Amino acid sequence: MSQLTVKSLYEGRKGFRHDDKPRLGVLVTNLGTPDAPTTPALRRYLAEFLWDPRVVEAPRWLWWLILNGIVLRTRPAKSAEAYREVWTDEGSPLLLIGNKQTDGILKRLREHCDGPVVAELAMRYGNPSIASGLQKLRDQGAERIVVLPLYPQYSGSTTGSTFDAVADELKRWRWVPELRFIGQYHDDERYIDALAASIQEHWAEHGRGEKMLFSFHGTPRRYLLDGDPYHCQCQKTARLVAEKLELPDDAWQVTFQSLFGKEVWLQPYTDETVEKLAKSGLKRLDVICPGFSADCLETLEEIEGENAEIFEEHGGEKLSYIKALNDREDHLDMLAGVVMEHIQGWPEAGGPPRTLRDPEATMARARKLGSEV
Ligand SMILES: C=CC1=C(C)c2cc3[nH]c(cc4nc(cc5[nH]c(cc1n2)c(C)c5CCC(=O)O)C(CCC(=O)O)=C4C)c(C)c3C=C
Ligand SMILES: [Fe+2]
Ligand SMILES: [Fe+2]
Repeated sequence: MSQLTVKSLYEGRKGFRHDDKPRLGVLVTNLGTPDAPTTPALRRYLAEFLWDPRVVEAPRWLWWLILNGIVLRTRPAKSAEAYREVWTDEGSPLLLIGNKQTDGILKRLREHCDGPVVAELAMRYGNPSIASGLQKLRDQGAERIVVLPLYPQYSGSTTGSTFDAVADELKRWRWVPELRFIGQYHDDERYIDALAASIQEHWAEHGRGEKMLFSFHGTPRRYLLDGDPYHCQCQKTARLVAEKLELPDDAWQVTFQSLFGKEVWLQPYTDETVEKLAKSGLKRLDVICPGFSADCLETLEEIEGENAEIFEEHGGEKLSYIKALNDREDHLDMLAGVVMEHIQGWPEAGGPPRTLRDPEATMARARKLGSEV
């Protein structure tokens, strides 16, 4: 077929570009945020978020009645008020930080990858949506896509739900891209090092508290009993950081925040622990939230705002909140590193696949296993 015929045949064709080298696309995702700190925007956002069966695991008909009859009538106004406390002139902190994180990850990948790389930020709920992020990657020619949910600890309610949204979009595509999905990085040494470094820098600037709380977002306890690894991964992150900083056992504790509804959630609860510690005579308390890769409502309003007030109301002097890793260099280096490791074997990673990097060692291992390689 002549070039001319092929060209006219392709006119109006949707989807991947064929005029360039294939590209690696990175979809950086986080939970999401409302479009504005107003009651109608919160109603829209919460209606999408709380209708996700991964978030609220309850019989659909019953939850539909509760959600529409009670929650969406009362919660949006209350949440909007809380969001107004953290909203900036440029918008929601989670979204602003997410954009900086995506730019930083892309910059690093462009330095390290062979071949073109593109990246988009997407939110599981609200905007920019996961569907639009994937479409933007496709329109820029990404034939291989790696999804990086910015949740260090895996939970079905967050990471699992992100996978659902990716699959919901891709099942409508004719040509499904090659895909890698990053499930967690809760015990990655570089993540632990970045957390430890951020704590040490905080101490150098603000002084050291008598105790450190590692406060993670909660989930219903039922999810743990049904096999969700989230609770164990939170414990491991905190233990590794405590070990790195050589914190004595009585100088740190794991707690869970941001309860929702009437069910029992993962315990101990952050607010109750903060109150108890203040009442016990503790004066200076440090709190870090390692499960939040970016500062947001749940850290700024709930920990730095509400919990600091609880601490001071009950006799404490200072609750010192240690910021999320946000766009710290070591955080972005670590996230780009995690992506690089997940794309081993893809052309953009450069070099042969990891198992073939040292063919002799591979052969030796195979011989030891008695294989006939
Ligand atoms: C209803 C149940 C909820 C589960 C389960 C849940 C799990 C969960 N969430 C995060 C991270 C974030 N949650 C944020 C806000 C938020 N979370 C819930 C409810 C559940 N979360 C609600 C209703 C809200 C909205 C605010 C409110 O009305 O209180 C945020 C902040 C977003 C922002 O815009 O700043 C984050 C981040 C994790 C990690 C998690 C489970 C492990
Ligand atoms: Fe949440
Ligand atoms: Fe909250």
